[in-house]
Amino acid sequence: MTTGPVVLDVDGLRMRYGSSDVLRDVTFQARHGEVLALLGPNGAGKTTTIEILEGFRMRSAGRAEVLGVDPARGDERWRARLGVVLQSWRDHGKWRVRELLAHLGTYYASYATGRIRRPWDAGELIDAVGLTGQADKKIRTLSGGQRRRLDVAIGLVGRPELLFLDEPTAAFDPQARREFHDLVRDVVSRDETTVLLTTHDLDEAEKLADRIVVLDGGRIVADGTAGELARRIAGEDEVRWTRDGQRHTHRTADSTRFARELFDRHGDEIRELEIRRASLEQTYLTLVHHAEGASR
Ligand SMILES: Nc1ncnc2c1ncn2[C@@H]1O[C@H](COP(=O)(O)OP(=O)(O)OP(=O)(O)O)[C@@H](O)[C@H]1O
Repeated sequence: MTTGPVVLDVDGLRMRYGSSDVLRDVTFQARHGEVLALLGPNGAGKTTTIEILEGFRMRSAGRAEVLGVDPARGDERWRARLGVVLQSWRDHGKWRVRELLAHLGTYYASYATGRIRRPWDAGELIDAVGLTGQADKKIRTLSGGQRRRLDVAIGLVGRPELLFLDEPTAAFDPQARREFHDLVRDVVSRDETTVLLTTHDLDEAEKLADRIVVLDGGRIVADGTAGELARRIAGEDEVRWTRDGQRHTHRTADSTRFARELFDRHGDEIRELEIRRASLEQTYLTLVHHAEGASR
């Protein structure tokens, strides 16, 4: 668990469009270096939340602090500490990859600090996001996946302390998705960047996020690690093993301890040990289903 300072602090956030509340009493925190995933069905309020925290939308009520600043009052210096990867934009087709990143980087130079060298050198950044072969290509000639890597590079060029990723891998093929996950993990571990991402991909949330916040109908219905959420709903893991040619199955809330005791007692006689945790998908569907039932 991350114990660094709080980077994102949201308390009682509310957003109202006309007479309908699309965010109600949303409260969560993220700490320095933490990757937080916002999960939820269509219309749950993920993009609205992220846009409020980026300073692009005014909230109706509640408190929000992003890197110690109210996003409604964030200035240029504050903005330079954030990285934003939007759901894809298609301008700049005539620019070459290296040119665009070098150009955008100049904006951040005056916000460098003793600790954070800004901007990220265009060549190094291009290598880091896996676009070395496309560095001198025009942006309009990039494939969809390469274009998305460029979007990520644009979000990273100022070496952000906090990175917002809104559905970063929508439309990625499995290989591009895997590479993107490696990239995010690299950036997070190298620069201790805090990340808030929205996704519909449960597998992605489980792989990337230290913590998952599930939004449904504008409310938080769960907040915890993938394991905690699964245990809260499913309660118990399933342990399976074979001994003397016989299959055994046991349900327990502490499968690690159970497995240790099993080996202490029977040693090498234990074969084909399997521990099945409730999948995040099952947990998620249960959570969202419960929340929908409750609001009816
Ligand atoms: N400008 C707006 N005016 C009125 N209602 C809006 C506006 N923007 C969003 N909404 C409504 O707010 C709710 C939350 O939308 P939001 O885009 O935050 O959801 P989301 O969780 O990001 O959904 P998705 O997964 O489909 O991207 C939806 O019911 C949407 O229709």
